[in-house]
Amino acid sequence: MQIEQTALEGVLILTPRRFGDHRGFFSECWNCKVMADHGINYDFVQDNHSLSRQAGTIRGLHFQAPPHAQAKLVRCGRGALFDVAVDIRRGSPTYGQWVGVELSADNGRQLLIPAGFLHGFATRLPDTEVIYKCTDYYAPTADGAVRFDDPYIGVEWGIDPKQVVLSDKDAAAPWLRDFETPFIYGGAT
Ligand SMILES: Cc1cn([C@H]2C[C@H](O)[C@@H](COP(=O)(O)OP(=O)(O)O[C@H]3O[C@@H](C)C(=O)[C@@H](O)[C@H]3O)O2)c(=O)[nH]c1=O
Repeated sequence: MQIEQTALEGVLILTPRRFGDHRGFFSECWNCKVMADHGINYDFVQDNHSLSRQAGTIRGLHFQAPPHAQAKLVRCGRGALFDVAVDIRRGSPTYGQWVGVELSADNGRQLLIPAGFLHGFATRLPDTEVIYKCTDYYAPTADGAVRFDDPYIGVEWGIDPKQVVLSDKDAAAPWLRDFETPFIYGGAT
């Protein structure tokens, strides 16, 4: 597994080794023991899979509040996406900053996003499938979202905002400044 640190501490790009042969390839996307040897410890309990029909679909920016906060390991099963993490831990030296990584079925990259970060993605190709592991179960009462085009955060999605496909929930999401973040830097999640 190739492990790369991004500009946000704890947000990592994990690229598994692919064993190719005449059939295609095999790769281990997550191995608790191997990752623990690198000091990376997460107990994933739920796997999610979404399909977005149109390129330019944005899902996000989402979080689950403590005590149901989720770390996520995100990868692409088909197509391609731009995956984004935003630090919303109050008191963090990188509060409000974001990183974005191109994940595709071809490049096999995965983005590891700790709790305390917003997560969202924009699909780059039609029929893009996103598969991700989470460290806590879905808890609708703890579900939260921030507008994808929040000017304070300023994610550069690489899409004309007028062309974006959004859920009704995401279209109605608040700006970051209009709610109190439930995460504290160094606090419990
Ligand atoms: C997230 C989630 C949704 N659902 C249901 C609720 C709803 O009826 C339907 C669609 O939910 P949403 O519109 O919230 O799905 P979506 O917009 O794809 O939400 C996801 O976006 C990405 C960016 C994330 O990081 C995820 O954690 C999650 O928030 O699926 C579950 O049953 N379990 C889950 O874990």
